[in-house]
Amino acid sequence: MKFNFSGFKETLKLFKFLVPYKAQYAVGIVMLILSTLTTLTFPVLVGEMTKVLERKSEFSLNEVALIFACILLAQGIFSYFRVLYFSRVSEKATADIRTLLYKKMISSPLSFFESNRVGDLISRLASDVSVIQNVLTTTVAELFRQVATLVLGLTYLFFVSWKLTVFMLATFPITILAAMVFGRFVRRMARKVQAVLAEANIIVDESFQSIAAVKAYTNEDLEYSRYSGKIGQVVQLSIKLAKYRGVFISFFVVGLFGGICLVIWYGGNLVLEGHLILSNLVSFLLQSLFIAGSLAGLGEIYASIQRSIGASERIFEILEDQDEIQWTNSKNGKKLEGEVHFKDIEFAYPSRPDVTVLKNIDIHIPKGQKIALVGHSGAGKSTLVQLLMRFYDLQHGQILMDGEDGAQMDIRQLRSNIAIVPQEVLLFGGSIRENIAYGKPGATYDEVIDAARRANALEFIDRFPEGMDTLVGERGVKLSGGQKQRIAIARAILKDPAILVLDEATSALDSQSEVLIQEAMLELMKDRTSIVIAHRLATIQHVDKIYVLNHGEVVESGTHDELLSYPEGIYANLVKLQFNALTAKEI
Ligand SMILES: Nc1ncnc2c1ncn2[C@@H]1O[C@H](COP(=O)(O)OP(=O)(O)OP(=O)(O)O)[C@@H](O)[C@H]1O
Repeated sequence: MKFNFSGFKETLKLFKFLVPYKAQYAVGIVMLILSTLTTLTFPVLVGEMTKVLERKSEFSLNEVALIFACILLAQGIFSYFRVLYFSRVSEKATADIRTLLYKKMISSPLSFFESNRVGDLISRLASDVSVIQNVLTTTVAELFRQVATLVLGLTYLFFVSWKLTVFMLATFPITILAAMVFGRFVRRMARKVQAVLAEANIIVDESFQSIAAVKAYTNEDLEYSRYSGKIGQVVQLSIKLAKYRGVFISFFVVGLFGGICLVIWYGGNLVLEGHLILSNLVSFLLQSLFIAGSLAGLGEIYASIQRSIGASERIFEILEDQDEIQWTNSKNGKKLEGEVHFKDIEFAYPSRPDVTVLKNIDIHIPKGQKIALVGHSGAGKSTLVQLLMRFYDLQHGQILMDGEDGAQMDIRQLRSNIAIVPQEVLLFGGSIRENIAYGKPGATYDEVIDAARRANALEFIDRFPEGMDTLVGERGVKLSGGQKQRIAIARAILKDPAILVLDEATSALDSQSEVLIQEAMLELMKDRTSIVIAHRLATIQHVDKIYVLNHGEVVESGTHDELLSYPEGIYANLVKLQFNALTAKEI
Protein backbone atom coordinates (compact mmCIF):
# COMPACT_ATOMS: atom_id res chain seq x y z
CA MET A 1 0.00 0.00 0.00
CA LYS A 2 1.54 3.31 -1.06
CA PHE A 3 1.30 6.23 1.29
CA ASN A 4 -0.67 9.10 -0.20
CA PHE A 5 1.02 12.33 0.95
CA SER A 6 -1.33 14.84 -0.65
CA GLY A 7 -4.22 12.92 0.88
CA PHE A 8 -2.44 12.98 4.21
CA LYS A 9 -2.33 16.79 3.97
CA GLU A 10 -6.13 16.73 3.62
CA THR A 11 -6.31 14.64 6.79
CA LEU A 12 -4.15 17.18 8.63
CA LYS A 13 -6.67 19.86 7.66
CA LEU A 14 -9.16 18.04 9.89
CA PHE A 15 -7.29 19.28 12.90
CA LYS A 16 -8.70 22.75 12.46
CA PHE A 17 -11.92 21.26 13.80
CA LEU A 18 -10.12 20.65 17.09
CA VAL A 19 -9.18 24.31 17.52
CA PRO A 20 -12.35 25.32 19.43
CA TYR A 21 -11.64 22.55 21.92
CA LYS A 22 -7.88 22.99 22.25
CA ALA A 23 -7.93 23.46 26.05
CA GLN A 24 -9.77 20.18 26.60
CA TYR A 25 -7.53 18.49 24.07
CA ALA A 26 -4.46 19.70 25.95
CA VAL A 27 -5.81 18.22 29.20
CA GLY A 28 -6.31 14.91 27.35
CA ILE A 29 -2.71 14.98 26.09
CA VAL A 30 -1.34 15.67 29.58
CA MET A 31 -3.38 12.77 30.97
CA LEU A 32 -2.09 10.59 28.18
CA ILE A 33 1.53 11.45 28.94
CA LEU A 34 1.00 10.73 32.63
CA SER A 35 -0.75 7.42 32.03
CA THR A 36 1.96 6.34 29.55
CA LEU A 37 4.69 7.14 32.05
CA THR A 38 2.94 5.20 34.81
CA THR A 39 2.54 2.21 32.53
CA LEU A 40 6.25 2.25 31.85
CA THR A 41 7.01 1.98 35.57
CA PHE A 42 5.21 -1.39 35.85
CA PRO A 43 8.09 -3.52 34.56
CA VAL A 44 10.51 -1.59 36.78
CA LEU A 45 8.31 -2.25 39.82
CA VAL A 46 7.92 -5.94 39.02
CA GLY A 47 11.72 -6.09 38.72
CA GLU A 48 12.02 -4.37 42.09
CA MET A 49 9.66 -6.93 43.58
CA THR A 50 11.84 -9.74 42.27
CA LYS A 51 14.82 -7.94 43.79
CA VAL A 52 13.02 -7.97 47.15
CA LEU A 53 12.51 -11.72 46.76
CA GLU A 54 16.23 -12.09 46.02
CA ARG A 55 16.85 -10.03 49.17
CA LYS A 56 18.82 -7.49 47.12
CA SER A 57 16.45 -4.52 47.53
CA GLU A 58 16.54 -1.77 50.11
CA PHE A 59 12.68 -1.78 50.15
CA SER A 60 10.41 -4.28 51.89
CA LEU A 61 7.86 -6.29 49.91
CA ASN A 62 5.01 -4.30 51.48
CA GLU A 63 6.63 -1.00 50.56
CA VAL A 64 6.98 -2.02 46.91
CA ALA A 65 3.39 -3.32 46.93
CA LEU A 66 2.21 0.02 48.34
CA ILE A 67 4.05 1.99 45.64
CA PHE A 68 2.50 -0.39 43.10
CA ALA A 69 -0.97 0.28 44.48
CA CYS A 70 -0.43 4.06 44.38
CA ILE A 71 0.83 3.91 40.82
CA LEU A 72 -2.12 1.74 39.83
CA LEU A 73 -4.54 4.20 41.40
CA ALA A 74 -2.87 7.12 39.61
CA GLN A 75 -2.97 5.15 36.36
CA GLY A 76 -6.71 4.58 36.83
CA ILE A 77 -7.36 8.27 37.42
CA PHE A 78 -5.25 9.40 34.46
CA SER A 79 -6.90 6.89 32.15
CA TYR A 80 -10.38 7.98 33.22
CA PHE A 81 -9.72 11.63 32.46
CA ARG A 82 -7.85 10.81 29.25
CA VAL A 83 -10.83 8.85 27.90
CA LEU A 84 -13.29 11.47 29.10
CA TYR A 85 -11.51 14.50 27.63
CA PHE A 86 -10.61 12.88 24.34
CA SER A 87 -14.16 11.60 23.90
CA ARG A 88 -15.62 15.02 24.62
CA VAL A 89 -13.36 16.64 22.05
CA SER A 90 -13.86 13.99 19.41
CA GLU A 91 -17.64 13.85 19.86
CA LYS A 92 -17.97 17.62 19.62
CA ALA A 93 -15.56 17.97 16.70
CA THR A 94 -17.27 15.18 14.75
CA ALA A 95 -20.66 16.70 15.45
CA ASP A 96 -19.30 19.97 14.04
CA ILE A 97 -18.01 18.21 10.92
CA ARG A 98 -21.29 16.34 10.44
CA THR A 99 -23.53 19.36 10.83
CA LEU A 100 -21.28 21.51 8.65
CA LEU A 101 -21.27 18.80 5.99
CA TYR A 102 -25.06 18.46 6.10
CA LYS A 103 -25.52 22.22 5.93
CA LYS A 104 -23.16 22.31 2.97
CA MET A 105 -24.95 19.46 1.21
CA ILE A 106 -28.46 20.79 1.74
CA SER A 107 -27.47 24.23 0.51
CA SER A 108 -25.74 22.88 -2.57
CA PRO A 109 -27.29 23.54 -5.97
CA LEU A 110 -29.65 20.99 -7.44
CA SER A 111 -26.99 19.95 -9.96
CA PHE A 112 -24.93 18.69 -7.00
CA PHE A 113 -27.63 16.15 -6.21
CA GLU A 114 -27.70 15.09 -9.83
CA SER A 115 -23.99 14.37 -9.91
CA ASN A 116 -23.88 12.66 -6.50
CA ARG A 117 -25.93 9.64 -5.54
CA VAL A 118 -27.97 10.10 -2.37
CA GLY A 119 -26.68 6.81 -0.94
CA ASP A 120 -23.12 8.03 -1.41
CA LEU A 121 -23.86 11.32 0.36
CA ILE A 122 -25.45 9.50 3.28
CA SER A 123 -22.45 7.24 3.58
CA ARG A 124 -20.12 10.26 3.64
CA LEU A 125 -22.14 11.74 6.50
CA ALA A 126 -22.34 8.47 8.40
CA SER A 127 -19.32 6.25 7.82
CA ASP A 128 -16.66 8.64 6.49
CA VAL A 129 -17.18 10.96 9.42
CA SER A 130 -17.00 8.01 11.83
CA VAL A 131 -13.69 6.92 10.30
CA ILE A 132 -12.12 10.31 10.85
CA GLN A 133 -13.56 10.59 14.33
CA ASN A 134 -11.02 7.97 15.34
CA VAL A 135 -8.14 9.80 13.74
CA LEU A 136 -8.97 13.08 15.40
CA THR A 137 -8.26 11.82 18.86
CA THR A 138 -7.66 8.13 19.45
CA THR A 139 -5.23 7.65 16.60
CA VAL A 140 -3.14 10.69 17.44
CA ALA A 141 -3.16 9.78 21.11
CA GLU A 142 -2.28 6.16 20.36
CA LEU A 143 0.48 7.18 17.99
CA PHE A 144 1.99 9.30 20.70
CA ARG A 145 1.61 6.56 23.29
CA GLN A 146 3.11 3.82 21.15
CA VAL A 147 6.06 5.92 20.03
CA ALA A 148 6.75 7.01 23.62
CA THR A 149 6.50 3.41 24.85
CA LEU A 150 8.85 2.30 22.11
CA VAL A 151 11.50 4.98 22.63
CA LEU A 152 11.44 5.08 26.44
CA GLY A 153 11.08 1.31 26.71
CA LEU A 154 14.01 0.62 24.39
CA THR A 155 16.19 3.18 26.16
CA TYR A 156 15.42 1.40 29.41
CA LEU A 157 16.25 -1.97 27.88
CA PHE A 158 19.60 -0.77 26.56
CA PHE A 159 20.28 0.62 29.96
CA VAL A 160 19.51 -2.76 31.61
CA SER A 161 21.44 -4.91 29.14
CA TRP A 162 22.48 -3.86 25.65
CA LYS A 163 23.42 -7.43 24.72
CA LEU A 164 20.02 -8.82 25.54
CA THR A 165 18.36 -5.85 23.80
CA VAL A 166 20.22 -6.50 20.56
CA PHE A 167 19.27 -10.19 20.84
CA MET A 168 15.65 -9.32 21.50
CA LEU A 169 15.53 -6.87 18.58
CA ALA A 170 16.69 -9.66 16.29
CA THR A 171 13.68 -11.83 17.20
CA PHE A 172 10.50 -9.91 18.17
CA PRO A 173 10.23 -7.18 15.54
CA ILE A 174 10.69 -9.70 12.76
CA THR A 175 7.78 -11.76 14.03
CA ILE A 176 5.65 -8.67 14.47
CA LEU A 177 6.47 -7.18 11.08
CA ALA A 178 5.77 -10.51 9.39
CA ALA A 179 2.51 -10.74 11.32
CA MET A 180 1.56 -7.22 10.21
CA VAL A 181 2.11 -7.96 6.55
CA PHE A 182 0.28 -11.25 6.82
CA GLY A 183 -2.47 -9.59 8.85
CA ARG A 184 -3.06 -7.07 6.11
CA PHE A 185 -3.39 -9.86 3.57
CA VAL A 186 -5.94 -11.61 5.78
CA ARG A 187 -7.89 -8.36 6.25
CA ARG A 188 -7.98 -7.82 2.51
CA MET A 189 -9.45 -11.27 2.07
CA ALA A 190 -11.97 -10.59 4.80
CA ARG A 191 -13.04 -7.49 2.89
CA LYS A 192 -13.58 -9.62 -0.18
CA VAL A 193 -15.92 -11.84 1.81
CA GLN A 194 -17.79 -8.74 2.98
CA ALA A 195 -18.08 -7.51 -0.60
CA VAL A 196 -19.59 -10.77 -1.81
CA LEU A 197 -21.96 -10.75 1.15
CA ALA A 198 -22.97 -7.20 0.22
CA GLU A 199 -23.70 -8.42 -3.33
CA ALA A 200 -25.92 -11.11 -1.86
CA ASN A 201 -27.74 -8.45 0.14
CA ILE A 202 -28.27 -6.37 -2.97
CA ILE A 203 -30.08 -9.33 -4.51
CA VAL A 204 -32.36 -9.48 -1.47
CA ASP A 205 -32.91 -5.74 -1.54
CA GLU A 206 -33.70 -5.59 -5.24
CA SER A 207 -35.97 -8.60 -5.25
CA PHE A 208 -37.94 -7.37 -2.23
CA GLN A 209 -38.20 -3.86 -3.65
CA SER A 210 -39.69 -5.18 -6.86
CA ILE A 211 -41.48 -8.10 -5.28
CA ALA A 212 -44.57 -7.48 -7.41
CA ALA A 213 -42.51 -7.96 -10.59
CA VAL A 214 -40.85 -11.10 -9.21
CA LYS A 215 -44.23 -12.61 -8.44
CA ALA A 216 -45.85 -11.48 -11.69
CA TYR A 217 -43.11 -13.23 -13.68
CA THR A 218 -43.02 -16.17 -11.20
CA ASN A 219 -39.29 -15.71 -10.92
CA GLU A 220 -38.99 -16.81 -7.27
CA ASP A 221 -36.77 -19.75 -8.31
CA LEU A 222 -34.50 -17.53 -10.36
CA GLU A 223 -34.03 -15.09 -7.45
CA TYR A 224 -33.53 -18.00 -5.06
CA SER A 225 -30.78 -19.50 -7.18
CA ARG A 226 -29.09 -16.09 -7.62
CA TYR A 227 -29.11 -15.63 -3.86
CA SER A 228 -28.00 -19.13 -2.95
CA GLY A 229 -25.23 -18.91 -5.57
CA LYS A 230 -23.81 -15.82 -3.91
CA ILE A 231 -24.15 -17.31 -0.42
CA GLY A 232 -22.26 -20.38 -1.68
CA GLN A 233 -19.44 -18.08 -2.79
CA VAL A 234 -19.43 -16.46 0.65
CA VAL A 235 -19.01 -19.89 2.28
CA GLN A 236 -16.17 -20.90 -0.05
CA LEU A 237 -14.30 -17.65 0.47
CA SER A 238 -14.86 -17.75 4.23
CA ILE A 239 -13.42 -21.24 4.51
CA LYS A 240 -10.38 -20.19 2.48
CA LEU A 241 -10.07 -17.18 4.75
CA ALA A 242 -10.31 -19.40 7.84
CA LYS A 243 -7.34 -21.45 6.58
CA TYR A 244 -5.17 -18.35 6.21
CA ARG A 245 -6.39 -17.02 9.52
CA GLY A 246 -5.45 -20.31 11.18
CA VAL A 247 -1.95 -20.15 9.71
CA PHE A 248 -1.69 -16.52 10.76
CA ILE A 249 -2.70 -17.17 14.36
CA SER A 250 -0.44 -20.20 14.80
CA PHE A 251 2.47 -18.33 13.23
CA PHE A 252 1.88 -15.40 15.55
CA VAL A 253 1.55 -17.55 18.67
CA VAL A 254 4.59 -19.67 17.84
CA GLY A 255 6.63 -16.62 16.81
CA LEU A 256 5.72 -14.61 19.87
CA PHE A 257 6.17 -17.34 22.45
CA GLY A 258 9.23 -18.64 20.60
CA GLY A 259 10.71 -15.14 20.85
CA ILE A 260 9.96 -14.95 24.55
CA CYS A 261 11.53 -18.38 25.10
CA LEU A 262 14.65 -17.35 23.19
CA VAL A 263 15.02 -14.14 25.19
CA ILE A 264 14.50 -16.07 28.45
CA TRP A 265 17.08 -18.63 27.29
CA TYR A 266 19.66 -16.02 26.34
CA GLY A 267 18.85 -13.82 29.35
CA GLY A 268 19.05 -16.88 31.62
CA ASN A 269 22.53 -17.55 30.28
CA LEU A 270 23.53 -13.96 30.97
CA VAL A 271 22.20 -14.33 34.56
CA LEU A 272 24.08 -17.59 35.02
CA GLU A 273 27.29 -15.99 33.73
CA GLY A 274 26.75 -13.10 36.16
CA HIS A 275 26.25 -10.41 33.48
CA LEU A 276 22.65 -9.72 34.55
CA ILE A 277 20.65 -9.98 37.76
CA LEU A 278 17.37 -11.95 37.81
CA SER A 279 15.17 -8.96 38.69
CA ASN A 280 16.46 -7.08 35.65
CA LEU A 281 15.65 -10.07 33.46
CA VAL A 282 12.05 -10.00 34.75
CA SER A 283 11.69 -6.24 34.06
CA PHE A 284 13.34 -6.77 30.71
CA LEU A 285 10.82 -9.43 29.68
CA LEU A 286 7.83 -7.36 30.71
CA GLN A 287 9.15 -4.24 29.03
CA SER A 288 9.80 -6.24 25.84
CA LEU A 289 6.15 -7.37 25.81
CA PHE A 290 5.01 -3.77 26.08
CA ILE A 291 7.29 -2.85 23.20
CA ALA A 292 5.96 -5.72 21.11
CA GLY A 293 2.45 -4.49 21.86
CA SER A 294 3.24 -0.97 20.75
CA LEU A 295 4.86 -2.19 17.52
CA ALA A 296 1.69 -4.08 16.70
CA GLY A 297 -0.31 -0.99 17.69
CA LEU A 298 1.68 1.13 15.21
CA GLY A 299 0.51 -1.17 12.42
CA GLU A 300 -3.10 -0.54 13.42
CA ILE A 301 -2.47 3.20 13.50
CA TYR A 302 -0.99 3.13 10.03
CA ALA A 303 -4.07 1.30 8.72
CA SER A 304 -6.36 3.74 10.46
CA ILE A 305 -4.54 6.77 8.98
CA GLN A 306 -4.77 5.17 5.53
CA ARG A 307 -8.52 4.73 5.97
CA SER A 308 -8.94 8.28 7.15
CA ILE A 309 -7.11 9.70 4.14
CA GLY A 310 -9.80 8.40 1.79
CA ALA A 311 -12.54 9.52 4.13
CA SER A 312 -11.21 13.04 4.62
CA GLU A 313 -10.67 13.49 0.88
CA ARG A 314 -14.31 12.59 0.33
CA ILE A 315 -15.43 15.00 3.05
CA PHE A 316 -13.34 17.98 1.95
CA GLU A 317 -14.39 17.45 -1.65
CA ILE A 318 -17.85 18.50 -0.52
CA LEU A 319 -16.91 21.03 2.15
CA GLU A 320 -14.78 22.97 -0.31
CA ASP A 321 -17.34 22.88 -3.11
CA GLN A 322 -19.17 26.02 -4.10
CA ASP A 323 -22.11 27.21 -1.99
CA GLU A 324 -25.46 28.07 -3.45
CA ILE A 325 -26.91 29.84 -0.47
CA GLN A 326 -25.21 32.44 1.64
CA TRP A 327 -26.46 31.60 5.10
CA THR A 328 -26.07 35.10 6.38
CA ASN A 329 -28.88 36.38 4.20
CA SER A 330 -32.31 36.62 5.72
CA LYS A 331 -34.87 34.21 4.37
CA ASN A 332 -37.81 36.52 3.97
CA GLY A 333 -36.59 39.49 2.09
CA LYS A 334 -38.43 41.85 -0.19
CA LYS A 335 -41.83 40.77 -1.46
CA LEU A 336 -42.09 40.84 -5.23
CA GLU A 337 -45.05 42.17 -7.20
CA GLY A 338 -44.92 39.21 -9.57
CA GLU A 339 -44.01 40.51 -13.02
CA VAL A 340 -41.85 37.93 -14.81
CA HIS A 341 -39.95 38.27 -18.06
CA PHE A 342 -38.03 35.34 -19.56
CA LYS A 343 -35.76 37.31 -21.87
CA ASP A 344 -33.94 35.70 -24.74
CA ILE A 345 -33.24 32.46 -22.89
CA GLU A 346 -30.94 29.73 -24.10
CA PHE A 347 -30.07 26.80 -21.89
CA ALA A 348 -28.37 23.40 -21.77
CA TYR A 349 -28.12 21.27 -18.63
CA PRO A 350 -24.62 21.28 -17.09
CA SER A 351 -24.58 17.47 -17.27
CA ARG A 352 -25.30 17.57 -21.03
CA PRO A 353 -23.79 20.85 -22.24
CA ASP A 354 -24.05 19.98 -25.94
CA VAL A 355 -27.83 19.46 -25.91
CA THR A 356 -29.62 22.80 -26.07
CA VAL A 357 -32.88 22.29 -24.20
CA LEU A 358 -34.29 25.81 -24.53
CA LYS A 359 -33.58 28.52 -27.10
CA ASN A 360 -34.92 31.95 -28.15
CA ILE A 361 -37.42 31.99 -25.33
CA ASP A 362 -39.05 35.33 -24.74
CA ILE A 363 -42.09 35.23 -22.49
CA HIS A 364 -43.40 38.26 -20.66
CA ILE A 365 -45.94 37.74 -17.89
CA PRO A 366 -47.40 40.94 -16.45
CA LYS A 367 -48.13 40.96 -12.73
CA GLY A 368 -51.11 38.77 -11.82
CA GLN A 369 -51.47 37.18 -15.28
CA LYS A 370 -51.95 33.48 -15.80
CA ILE A 371 -50.14 31.64 -18.54
CA ALA A 372 -49.94 28.00 -19.53
CA LEU A 373 -47.03 26.10 -21.02
CA VAL A 374 -48.05 23.35 -23.39
CA GLY A 375 -46.03 20.93 -25.47
CA HIS A 376 -45.14 17.31 -25.86
CA SER A 377 -43.12 15.46 -23.28
CA GLY A 378 -39.50 16.66 -23.20
CA ALA A 379 -40.30 20.00 -24.85
CA GLY A 380 -38.70 21.93 -22.00
CA LYS A 381 -41.65 23.06 -19.87
CA SER A 382 -40.27 21.91 -16.50
CA THR A 383 -36.83 23.19 -17.40
CA LEU A 384 -38.21 26.70 -17.82
CA VAL A 385 -39.67 26.55 -14.32
CA GLN A 386 -36.44 25.20 -12.86
CA LEU A 387 -34.64 28.18 -14.36
CA LEU A 388 -37.19 30.51 -12.80
CA MET A 389 -36.33 29.00 -9.40
CA ARG A 390 -32.65 29.41 -10.28
CA PHE A 391 -31.93 25.71 -9.80
CA TYR A 392 -29.46 26.13 -12.67
CA ASP A 393 -27.56 29.09 -14.08
CA LEU A 394 -28.52 30.43 -17.48
CA GLN A 395 -26.00 30.33 -20.30
CA HIS A 396 -27.69 33.11 -22.19
CA GLY A 397 -30.44 35.62 -21.45
CA GLN A 398 -32.07 36.84 -18.27
CA ILE A 399 -35.10 36.22 -16.14
CA LEU A 400 -36.35 39.58 -14.94
CA MET A 401 -38.64 39.81 -11.93
CA ASP A 402 -40.24 43.18 -11.38
CA GLY A 403 -37.62 44.34 -13.87
CA GLU A 404 -34.73 43.09 -11.74
CA ASP A 405 -32.37 40.38 -12.97
CA GLY A 406 -33.10 37.17 -11.02
CA ALA A 407 -29.45 36.14 -11.25
CA GLN A 408 -28.48 39.18 -9.17
CA MET A 409 -31.10 38.57 -6.48
CA ASP A 410 -30.53 36.85 -3.19
CA ILE A 411 -31.50 33.27 -3.97
CA ARG A 412 -33.49 32.77 -0.77
CA GLN A 413 -35.42 35.97 -1.31
CA LEU A 414 -36.16 34.94 -4.89
CA ARG A 415 -37.42 31.51 -3.89
CA SER A 416 -39.48 32.87 -1.02
CA ASN A 417 -41.59 34.62 -3.67
CA ILE A 418 -42.34 31.50 -5.69
CA ALA A 419 -44.38 28.42 -4.82
CA ILE A 420 -44.58 25.21 -6.81
CA VAL A 421 -47.34 22.66 -6.71
CA PRO A 422 -45.59 19.69 -8.30
CA GLN A 423 -47.00 16.82 -10.32
CA GLU A 424 -45.94 14.17 -7.84
CA VAL A 425 -46.38 15.48 -4.33
CA LEU A 426 -44.01 13.90 -1.82
CA LEU A 427 -45.02 14.41 1.79
CA PHE A 428 -42.54 14.45 4.64
CA GLY A 429 -42.92 11.99 7.49
CA GLY A 430 -44.95 13.86 10.12
CA SER A 431 -48.48 15.19 10.62
CA ILE A 432 -50.68 16.78 7.98
CA ARG A 433 -50.41 20.00 9.93
CA GLU A 434 -46.60 19.94 9.76
CA ASN A 435 -46.76 19.19 6.07
CA ILE A 436 -48.97 22.18 5.35
CA ALA A 437 -46.97 24.45 7.66
CA TYR A 438 -43.85 23.59 5.62
CA GLY A 439 -44.96 26.46 3.36
CA LYS A 440 -44.54 28.88 6.25
CA PRO A 441 -42.65 27.53 9.23
CA GLY A 442 -44.06 28.97 12.42
CA ALA A 443 -47.59 29.40 11.01
CA THR A 444 -50.36 29.40 13.62
CA TYR A 445 -52.91 26.61 13.85
CA ASP A 446 -55.64 28.92 12.54
CA GLU A 447 -53.55 29.86 9.53
CA VAL A 448 -53.01 26.18 8.72
CA ILE A 449 -56.72 25.40 9.08
CA ASP A 450 -57.62 28.36 6.90
CA ALA A 451 -55.15 27.29 4.18
CA ALA A 452 -56.50 23.73 4.31
CA ARG A 453 -60.07 25.01 3.95
CA ARG A 454 -59.21 27.20 0.99
CA ALA A 455 -57.44 24.24 -0.63
CA ASN A 456 -60.59 22.08 -0.22
CA ALA A 457 -58.49 19.78 1.96
CA LEU A 458 -60.35 20.22 5.22
CA GLU A 459 -63.20 17.96 4.15
CA PHE A 460 -60.98 14.87 3.98
CA ILE A 461 -58.66 15.88 6.83
CA ASP A 462 -61.62 16.16 9.20
CA ARG A 463 -62.67 12.64 8.29
CA PHE A 464 -59.50 11.20 9.86
CA PRO A 465 -59.95 10.49 13.58
CA GLU A 466 -56.81 12.47 14.38
CA GLY A 467 -57.60 15.29 11.95
CA MET A 468 -54.68 17.64 11.37
CA ASP A 469 -52.43 15.46 13.55
CA THR A 470 -52.83 12.41 11.31
CA LEU A 471 -49.41 11.08 10.41
CA VAL A 472 -48.52 10.86 6.72
CA GLY A 473 -45.37 9.92 4.83
CA GLU A 474 -43.68 6.56 4.89
CA ARG A 475 -45.05 5.35 8.19
CA GLY A 476 -48.33 7.25 8.19
CA VAL A 477 -51.60 6.88 6.34
CA LYS A 478 -51.44 6.68 2.58
CA LEU A 479 -53.14 9.63 0.93
CA SER A 480 -54.52 9.50 -2.59
CA GLY A 481 -52.87 11.53 -5.36
CA GLY A 482 -55.70 14.07 -5.27
CA GLN A 483 -55.49 14.45 -1.48
CA LYS A 484 -51.74 14.95 -1.59
CA GLN A 485 -52.17 17.58 -4.23
CA ARG A 486 -54.64 19.50 -2.10
CA ILE A 487 -52.13 19.43 0.77
CA ALA A 488 -49.53 20.85 -1.60
CA ILE A 489 -52.01 23.56 -2.62
CA ALA A 490 -52.68 24.40 1.04
CA ARG A 491 -48.93 24.62 1.57
CA ALA A 492 -48.63 27.06 -1.32
CA ILE A 493 -51.60 29.12 -0.09
CA LEU A 494 -49.88 29.44 3.27
CA LYS A 495 -46.66 30.54 1.62
CA ASP A 496 -48.62 33.27 -0.16
CA PRO A 497 -46.14 33.86 -2.99
CA ALA A 498 -46.34 36.46 -5.73
CA ILE A 499 -45.53 33.85 -8.36
CA LEU A 500 -47.06 30.44 -8.60
CA VAL A 501 -46.14 27.38 -10.64
CA LEU A 502 -48.67 24.61 -11.06
CA ASP A 503 -47.35 21.43 -12.55
CA GLU A 504 -50.49 19.57 -13.40
CA ALA A 505 -50.75 15.89 -12.62
CA THR A 506 -50.63 13.84 -15.81
CA SER A 507 -52.92 11.14 -14.56
CA ALA A 508 -56.57 12.05 -14.55
CA LEU A 509 -58.34 12.01 -11.23
CA ASP A 510 -61.92 10.98 -10.70
CA SER A 511 -64.27 13.78 -11.64
CA GLN A 512 -65.23 14.65 -8.09
CA SER A 513 -61.71 15.26 -6.85
CA GLU A 514 -60.92 16.91 -10.18
CA VAL A 515 -63.56 19.53 -9.42
CA LEU A 516 -62.29 20.01 -5.86
CA ILE A 517 -58.72 20.45 -7.10
CA GLN A 518 -59.73 22.81 -9.87
CA GLU A 519 -61.54 24.95 -7.32
CA ALA A 520 -58.57 24.90 -5.00
CA MET A 521 -56.19 25.82 -7.82
CA LEU A 522 -58.38 28.74 -8.88
CA GLU A 523 -58.42 29.96 -5.30
CA LEU A 524 -54.65 29.68 -5.18
CA MET A 525 -54.13 31.47 -8.50
CA LYS A 526 -56.31 34.42 -7.53
CA ASP A 527 -54.27 37.65 -7.75
CA ARG A 528 -51.02 35.86 -8.44
CA THR A 529 -48.79 35.56 -11.45
CA SER A 530 -49.31 31.92 -12.37
CA ILE A 531 -47.56 29.54 -14.69
CA VAL A 532 -49.45 26.33 -15.38
CA ILE A 533 -47.61 23.39 -16.91
CA ALA A 534 -50.58 21.86 -18.58
CA HIS A 535 -50.97 18.24 -19.55
CA ARG A 536 -54.71 18.11 -19.85
CA LEU A 537 -55.75 20.99 -22.04
CA ALA A 538 -59.30 21.17 -20.76
CA THR A 539 -58.06 22.84 -17.60
CA ILE A 540 -56.33 25.82 -19.20
CA GLN A 541 -58.98 27.27 -21.43
CA HIS A 542 -59.31 30.33 -19.23
CA VAL A 543 -55.68 31.34 -18.80
CA ASP A 544 -54.60 34.68 -20.26
CA LYS A 545 -52.10 33.24 -22.69
CA ILE A 546 -50.91 29.81 -23.78
CA TYR A 547 -47.35 29.18 -24.97
CA VAL A 548 -46.73 26.07 -27.03
CA LEU A 549 -43.20 24.74 -26.72
CA ASN A 550 -41.65 22.45 -29.28
CA HIS A 551 -38.07 21.20 -29.00
CA GLY A 552 -37.22 24.01 -26.62
CA GLU A 553 -38.73 26.85 -28.64
CA VAL A 554 -41.99 28.74 -28.40
CA VAL A 555 -43.77 27.92 -31.64
CA GLU A 556 -47.24 29.27 -30.94
CA SER A 557 -48.74 31.63 -28.41
CA GLY A 558 -52.15 33.15 -27.78
CA THR A 559 -55.43 32.46 -26.02
CA HIS A 560 -57.17 29.11 -26.32
CA ASP A 561 -59.56 30.43 -28.96
CA GLU A 562 -56.82 32.18 -30.92
CA LEU A 563 -54.72 29.05 -31.06
CA LEU A 564 -57.67 26.92 -32.11
CA SER A 565 -58.15 29.18 -35.06
CA TYR A 566 -55.02 27.74 -36.71
CA PRO A 567 -56.31 24.32 -37.72
CA GLU A 568 -52.82 23.14 -38.68
CA GLY A 569 -51.25 24.43 -35.49
CA ILE A 570 -49.66 22.16 -32.87
CA TYR A 571 -52.10 23.30 -30.21
CA ALA A 572 -55.15 22.61 -32.32
CA ASN A 573 -53.74 19.18 -33.06
CA LEU A 574 -53.03 18.45 -29.43
CA VAL A 575 -56.59 19.42 -28.52
CA LYS A 576 -57.89 17.20 -31.29
CA LEU A 577 -55.77 14.27 -30.09
CA GLN A 578 -56.93 14.62 -26.52
CA PHE A 579 -60.54 14.98 -27.60
CA ASN A 580 -60.25 11.82 -29.70
CA ALA A 581 -58.66 9.96 -26.82
CA LEU A 582 -61.46 11.04 -24.53
CA THR A 583 -64.21 10.04 -26.92
CA ALA A 584 -62.44 6.74 -27.61
CA LYS A 585 -62.50 6.06 -23.88
CA GLU A 586 -66.19 6.88 -23.67
CA ILE A 587 -67.00 4.54 -26.56
N1 LIG B 1 -31.54 17.24 -15.00
C1 LIG B 1 -31.42 17.10 -16.31
N2 LIG B 1 -30.21 16.89 -16.87
C2 LIG B 1 -30.07 16.75 -18.20
N3 LIG B 1 -31.09 16.80 -19.06
C3 LIG B 1 -32.32 16.99 -18.58
C4 LIG B 1 -32.56 17.16 -17.18
N4 LIG B 1 -33.89 17.34 -16.98
C5 LIG B 1 -34.45 17.31 -18.21
N5 LIG B 1 -33.53 17.11 -19.16
C6 LIG B 1 -33.77 17.06 -20.62
O1 LIG B 1 -34.26 18.32 -21.00
C7 LIG B 1 -35.31 18.19 -21.97
C8 LIG B 1 -36.55 18.94 -21.50
O2 LIG B 1 -37.07 18.30 -20.34
P1 LIG B 1 -38.26 18.88 -19.49
O3 LIG B 1 -38.36 18.05 -18.26
O4 LIG B 1 -38.10 20.34 -19.30
O5 LIG B 1 -39.48 18.58 -20.42
P2 LIG B 1 -41.04 18.75 -20.15
O6 LIG B 1 -41.58 19.48 -21.30
O7 LIG B 1 -41.27 19.29 -18.82
O8 LIG B 1 -41.51 17.22 -20.20
P3 LIG B 1 -42.69 16.47 -19.39
O9 LIG B 1 -43.97 17.00 -19.92
O10 LIG B 1 -42.49 15.03 -19.75
O11 LIG B 1 -42.46 16.75 -17.94
C9 LIG B 1 -35.53 16.69 -22.15
O12 LIG B 1 -34.89 16.33 -23.35
C10 LIG B 1 -34.84 16.05 -20.98
O13 LIG B 1 -34.27 14.83 -21.34
